[in-house]
Amino acid sequence: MTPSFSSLRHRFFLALGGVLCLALLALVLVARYQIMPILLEDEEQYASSELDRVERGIGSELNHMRRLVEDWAWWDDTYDFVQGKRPEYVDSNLYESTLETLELKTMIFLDARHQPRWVAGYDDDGEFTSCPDAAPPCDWATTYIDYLPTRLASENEASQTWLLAQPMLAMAAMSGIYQSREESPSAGWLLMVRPLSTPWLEQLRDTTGIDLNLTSIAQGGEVPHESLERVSTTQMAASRAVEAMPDDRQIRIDANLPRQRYQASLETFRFALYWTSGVLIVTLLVVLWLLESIVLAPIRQFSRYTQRLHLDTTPPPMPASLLKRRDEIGTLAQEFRNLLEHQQQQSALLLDLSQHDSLTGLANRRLFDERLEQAMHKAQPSGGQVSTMMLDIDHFKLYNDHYGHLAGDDCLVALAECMQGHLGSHRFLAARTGGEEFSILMPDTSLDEALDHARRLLQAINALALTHEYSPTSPYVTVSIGVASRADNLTTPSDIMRAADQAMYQAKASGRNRVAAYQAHDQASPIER
Ligand SMILES: Nc1nc2c(ncn2[C@@H]2O[C@H](COP(=O)(O)OP(=O)(O)OP(=O)(O)O)[C@@H](O)[C@H]2O)c(=O)[nH]1
Repeated sequence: MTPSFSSLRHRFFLALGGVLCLALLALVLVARYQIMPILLEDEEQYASSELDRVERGIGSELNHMRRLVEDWAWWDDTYDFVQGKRPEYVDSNLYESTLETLELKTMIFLDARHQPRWVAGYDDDGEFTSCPDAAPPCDWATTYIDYLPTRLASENEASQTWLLAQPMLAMAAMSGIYQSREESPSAGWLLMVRPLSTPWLEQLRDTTGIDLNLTSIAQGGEVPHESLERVSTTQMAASRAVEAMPDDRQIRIDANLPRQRYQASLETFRFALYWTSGVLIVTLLVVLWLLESIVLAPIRQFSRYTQRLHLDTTPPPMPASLLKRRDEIGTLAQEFRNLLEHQQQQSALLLDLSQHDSLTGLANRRLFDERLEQAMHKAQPSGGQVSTMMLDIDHFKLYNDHYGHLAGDDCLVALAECMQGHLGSHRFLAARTGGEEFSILMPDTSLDEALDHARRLLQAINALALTHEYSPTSPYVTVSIGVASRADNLTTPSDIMRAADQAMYQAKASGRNRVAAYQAHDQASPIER
């Protein structure tokens, strides 16, 4: 029996299980080192594009500011005002509701020499002040005026915008003041500042749809230009620093972004992974099943059959399911069956040769002794009857000498056929137990019955009338027969055969061509012919 752990089924199961584990491990590694980085990179690009949208929203607001400041700066009244010609300009235009309507913190007019011509706006306490220069109560305006030389030096355009990180988060727009109808040199500069107020921020959140915040930070700090922190599986915090004035500060955009896109991709990927794993497992199970049903089960059946050959005395028939197959296993089964049949035939032939005399076809001594042993053994407990005959050809040497050995063989065959003809039908076993000596086993036969059979056999041999003109006994071939039966003093096979032998020699001694029976406590007694 093949140990289960080293059976083909077990080994295939282990091998395919190993392949499955390796495949699943490969899937996990691909997911971990190939797919996940792509998903995270995609998420970073998404965050960056969302910050771009916020920047574009701020840029759009700066463009509005640019148009507003140009609208005012390219107005002839403003042109005249900065040149000191229209004193009523202040009362007509620069009152509090104008700044309120335009959502401005301040409007600062400069002349061509960059000197303040007029300042209107809210101070740090939120009080509206309007002055011809940046002296108190409008000294709060110096902070904004101080930014201007830098902007004027770095930009050559007629108008420009920028973000302010100090003293408050704000948008600033500045334009040169020109005549509206004809080209003229700039008469001065107009600066407008609009705070990035809470309502404005709310509006930006609404238009972009992004939960964002703006803060002023010091430039060159530890905060990188752009960063992304994954706060939870559903939220991430993206931030980007954008340029602002003064130069040592920046405005940081903080956006709380949902991770839906990543979650959806992850879900899709997991779905594909589970399906791939499932298909892989099912495929391997199907392969195992096919292997089991097509190869392993028939091989196991074949193996069980060969094992039964050793156990059963009569070989069982080869399973028909194996013989019916048209594949290699079927061929193997058919060839094995043919080989087995051939081997059985050879064994039967060898057995026959080992148990029979090749000349006469009668049983040989070996088979005779075996059957005698069985018969004696069977008769032993019940005291059953067993008789034997020993038969020897009279003067056979003379026969051989005169007729030749081949004729002697023919004589032996003729006598064997005669014995078989007369005794074979009685379940008796006739054997050639010596050169010209024969023995007959007669189970369940008494001495009298045996003597009767011997007598009739003797007559039958005489009736053959095989010429033996050199025999001193008769002109024909004759035999002497000794008969013995199982008795109290004849209990073993050798006992009974020794007794039959003695009776046969008694028959010879008494003149040959006769039957003699072995008598206990007496020598064998001759029986008349
Ligand atoms: N042709 C032939 N002769 C055999 C065979 N086996 C034994 N013999 C011969 O049988 C003869 C037996 O002779 P003996 O034992 O001297 O006995 P006998 O001549 O038969 O004389 P008694 O037995 O005393 O009657 C021998 O000549 C053997 O050669 C055989 O297979 N074929």
